[in-house]
Amino acid sequence: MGEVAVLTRHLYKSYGKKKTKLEVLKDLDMTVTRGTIYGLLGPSGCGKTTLLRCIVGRLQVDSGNVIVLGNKPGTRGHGVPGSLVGYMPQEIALFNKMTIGETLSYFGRIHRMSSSERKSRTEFLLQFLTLPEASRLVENLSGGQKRRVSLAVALLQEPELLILDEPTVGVDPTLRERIWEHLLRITRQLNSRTAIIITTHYIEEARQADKVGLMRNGRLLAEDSPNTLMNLYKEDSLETIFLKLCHADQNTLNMNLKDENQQPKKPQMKMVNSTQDPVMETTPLLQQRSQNIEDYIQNSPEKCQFPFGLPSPRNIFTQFLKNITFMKRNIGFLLFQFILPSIQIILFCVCIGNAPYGLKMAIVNNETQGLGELFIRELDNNTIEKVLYKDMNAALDSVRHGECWGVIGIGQNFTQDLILRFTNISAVDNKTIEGSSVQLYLDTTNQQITLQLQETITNSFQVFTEMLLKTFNQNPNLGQLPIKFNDPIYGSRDPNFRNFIAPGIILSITFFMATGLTTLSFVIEKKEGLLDRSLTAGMSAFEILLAHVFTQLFVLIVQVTLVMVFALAVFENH
Ligand SMILES: Nc1ncnc2c1ncn2[C@@H]1O[C@H](COP(=O)(O)OP(=O)(O)OP(=O)(O)O)[C@@H](O)[C@H]1O
Repeated sequence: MGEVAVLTRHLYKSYGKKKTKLEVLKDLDMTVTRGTIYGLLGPSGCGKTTLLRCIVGRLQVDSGNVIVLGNKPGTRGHGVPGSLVGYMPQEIALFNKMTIGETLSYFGRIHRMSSSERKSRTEFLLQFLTLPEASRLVENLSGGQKRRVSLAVALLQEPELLILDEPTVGVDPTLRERIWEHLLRITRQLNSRTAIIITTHYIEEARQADKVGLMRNGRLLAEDSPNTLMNLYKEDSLETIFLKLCHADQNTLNMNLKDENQQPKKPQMKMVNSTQDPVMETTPLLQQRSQNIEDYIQNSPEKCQFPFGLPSPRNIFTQFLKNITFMKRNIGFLLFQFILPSIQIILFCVCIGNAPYGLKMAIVNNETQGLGELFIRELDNNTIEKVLYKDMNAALDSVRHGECWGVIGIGQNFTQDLILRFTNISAVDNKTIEGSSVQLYLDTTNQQITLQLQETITNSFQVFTEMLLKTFNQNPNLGQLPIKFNDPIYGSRDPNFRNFIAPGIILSITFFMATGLTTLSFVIEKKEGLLDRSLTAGMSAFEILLAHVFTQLFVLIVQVTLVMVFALAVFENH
């Protein structure tokens, strides 16, 4: 037997936990040799893709061993996932907004291929897979063409292990034959070390493989060369053999189920190969099983460029270029990204940032004549819209019904008490103080409006007292509070809500947009299988994240500049 490329032993993999746990791979043993094609056959849902994802290191196994190209997948510096493996997933998993050339270039860069290598491989693959010109956008290709581009990505760096999940679906028979010819050529080359694992629904297609693994319910029922299996089962079709094995497997399971009711027992259907009698399906498994798994670990990982797992600038740059290409091709979306924060800041300045005005206040003046009237006239007409009421109860009801923000009440003896308060301090009692005060009843549910009303009414009263003192030939400044507000150290004498809140609004709009867009991009890439493909090619999640940070930084600079122009120049926030 040749050198082992992929070896799995007692492999278990399940999805979910507890009640929803689904065991997909059960005690699976598989051996793929270098320089051969391995056809992995089985019905839909039997676990082929799960097995392939375990092999490329994209899924952690529950238990058991996987050795790929001499080491465990995911070992630092091993190259699996990475350039040693070319993986074509079942879904298209391509960037729709990139051209064929850009797609191959993107993956070529991740695989550290020089620009001339990338160019010559692209030319070869375009011709070999009869693809249209490199400048064609992936989104404008037919389904079959997209699958071929996906295959080209897997073949790009001529990897030592090629994993193709249903590469011939939707491909015409002529091209299917050429793909097989190419795969055979790769493995038949002198001293070829390339191993190919291919899954297909066309069972007879797999006759060309050097070895086939027939899989059912997460286990391999048989693993051998197609000819040997056909001789062994005396059948001339792999499909018939597979059906036979499925029936036998089902019978064994049914028998075990019956036995289980009497005494618990593990399923006994065992894998067969040419060394075994197909009728005696309970014969021992392949001899390699007994060999120590550590014997298969031959590759000491290559020296890493970044031994502590530091992100590679090259990968970040490659991902950054991809993001920029994506933005370039979605110019409408890009403009929307640039403009949206500016639109939001304009709306904020126009609708929210201004000081409240036109606030309805119920006014109840119980004086027929006097200073109360004068005070009401002094109230700022811009901020306060006066609604006159005769009765205090009706005024209070208007606030309760949400028609007014509050009530300003002037008592019957307001003028008399106020004059006494200013002119004969020693004669002032609490009743006089109460009578000379303007009564306020506010709806304080909106803090901003409450503060605004309090400030407006206090200022109006200040102006009113100054005027009163002037009338009595007194120094108007006597009416001021004995607190002097000097020039502020920071800010202005008249601070406003808009200036205070604007920086927070700008930051939160741009920050949330950047976070939202990065998340959206991750979700889309994950959903379309692109993230998985980039990770299998050797990119790390951290590198992808960093590239998004840099891309968003560029977007942020434009967004913040535009927002600043509107906030500072147009609306004069400081
Ligand atoms: N992420 C997942 N979470 C939960 N269940 C999953 C997940 N991925 C696959 N499965 C389930 O595991 C089982 C095996 O799926 P898998 O994709 O490996 O099958 P397959 O043999 O490749 O099928 P097909 O030939 O149709 O692609 C299926 O029942 C599937 O529903």
